[in-house]
This record gives sequence, structure tokens and C-alpha cells, in this order.
Amino acid sequence: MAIIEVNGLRKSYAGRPVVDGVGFTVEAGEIFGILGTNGAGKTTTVECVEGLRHPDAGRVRVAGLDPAADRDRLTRILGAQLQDAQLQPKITVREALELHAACHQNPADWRALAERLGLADRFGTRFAELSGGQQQRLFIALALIGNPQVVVLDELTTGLDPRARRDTWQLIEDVRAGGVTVVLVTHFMEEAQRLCDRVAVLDRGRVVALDAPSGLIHRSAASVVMSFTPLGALDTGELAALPGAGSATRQGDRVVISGTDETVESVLSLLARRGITARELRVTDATLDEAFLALTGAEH
Ligand SMILES: Nc1ncnc2c1ncn2[C@@H]1O[C@H](COP(=O)(O)OP(=O)(O)OP(=O)(O)O)[C@@H](O)[C@H]1O
Repeated sequence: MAIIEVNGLRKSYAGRPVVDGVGFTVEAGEIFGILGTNGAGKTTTVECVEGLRHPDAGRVRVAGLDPAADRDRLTRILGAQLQDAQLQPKITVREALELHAACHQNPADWRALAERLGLADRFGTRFAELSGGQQQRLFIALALIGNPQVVVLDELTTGLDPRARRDTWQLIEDVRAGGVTVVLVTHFMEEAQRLCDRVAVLDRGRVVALDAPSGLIHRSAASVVMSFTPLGALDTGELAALPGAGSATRQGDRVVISGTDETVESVLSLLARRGITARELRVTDATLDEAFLALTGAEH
């Protein structure tokens, strides 16, 4: 059953379309990812779903409600992550939880929520004194405090260290296991690949792909990634023109080529013809990174 339906969504700023006919549905209980390059229109799209921005055209429904017209009822169904600027640096964890619980008709037990999110020993700590990971946990708690059916998390793990990011992923999986539908805007392909049931890839205001992460990877022309340090001059433009090659870039002294098995064979024979040694040669399966680059034509 679809809990979010977006059809033909359009939004322009000063005559410039930034969301240009976006459509997708989110099924109840799934973790739905929204990926895209900077400025692709991700935040504008989810803010239309949250009722924070009014679309110029199109239809948005969250559990049957029109977010633009039914914002009050929507807040009982949908929880959104706050941006840090919206919390006072001096507010304590307890005060923030109590304050936000008081804004909802049917709030969750904030002590139990804090316990579940590992914040129980931080009730007296001021927001500004929390670590980045603890702040993110607090934002998740505040997004969940109204017992929502849907939670929208926009770039939740940006700025977190790898351990805190992984802890946050576990939290998101726990949230979903509790029956909440999650919409996750992210720049991290690993995060999307690990967490999301399906992802929509936005590029310049349009959905250019919508599938399970594994589906996007399989549909992408690049199935493998080859990398090595060449002991000799090698032109990436020449490599990118080899059969099946998706992209060829330099990362420090290494050359990274995405493509197919045929590309690997072609690179090896080119190296042999030129008498160039490839040090620390690696060939790995392609990930969502390569699919994303191919879909958006972007470097990131
Ligand atoms: N209130 C606004 N007024 C004018 N332009 C805006 C406004 N909000 C967003 N934009 C522009 O709309 C475009 C899309 O912005 P949006 O924040 O939706 O993109 P995004 O995909 O979330 O980007 P990012 O990954 O950088 O957060 C950007 O070019 C942005 O500068």
C-alpha cells in the first residue's frame, strides 16, 4: 500500500524550474532513498511532502492527506528531522524532548524513546555540548516523538564519523522494524545501498531512475571497477574510449576505470602493448556509486 504519492510535482524559483515533474510512490514500511547531485531538487521535493513548501503544480498525498492543505493533520502522521539551527544551543536533551512532546496530541513516551536512542544518560546535557552523533540521535528522537507513520530524514549522517554513521544506520533499521516508513535523502551511496529498499535518483529536478539499489547497479552499464597505479604515462581519455568503459579517472597516482569484463581485457592488452606495469591492480564489482555516476553524468 502506498503511503506517499507524488505525481507531476513542479516547483520553480524566479522562473527557474528546480523540481520539474517529479513522481514516485513510497510503500508503507519501506525505506525509500532520494539521491541526487547538489541542487537536484531533493530537499525541495521532500519539503513539499512535509508541507513546508507549496508546489506550483502536481499532486502530493501522505496517507491520503494533501500536505499543503492539511498541515495540522499531517504533523500527526509525518515526523521530520529538524535542522540544528532550529534548536537552541543551551536547551538540554530533556527540555527539547519535553517541549516537542508537548506539541503533539499523541506523543511517544519520550523517556523510552531516549532510552532506545541511547540518550538516557544525556538528559541534562545542553544541545551544544552533545557530540555530532548524539545530536543526530536527538534529531531522530524529535522526528519520532509524535509517533509518526512516516519519518523524513534529510542528510541525516552528513558530518558524522564512520562509526557514528554506522550506529545511525542501525537506528534507522530499528525505526523501520518498529513499523515506520522512512524517507531518506542522502549523498552517501553506501548508505543508500545498505538501507534503502528502493531509491529515486534525481537529476536537475527530474527522476532519472527509480529501483532497488541492486536493480540500479545491474541496469548500469558498468559491472566492474578496475584500479591500478600505472608505471608509465597513460591517458584517461584513451582508457574511457575502450570497449564498454563507463568512466576513467585519476585518484592520486591511481587510475580508476568502470566498465565491463571486456573493458578489463582491453585495458590489460593496452598495458601489455605499451609495456606499462600496473601496480596494485584491483578489479571489484561495481557499486551504487558507479550506477549513480552513470545516471547523473556527475563527478562526486
Ligand atoms: N527558497 C529558495 N529560493 C530560491 N532558490 C532556491 C530556494 N530553495 C532552493 N533553491 C534552489 O533550488 C535548487 C534545488 O535546491 P534543493 O535544496 O532542493 O536541492 P538538493 O537536491 O536538496 O541539493 P543539496 O544536495 O545541495 O542539498 C538549488 O539550485 C537551490 O539553490
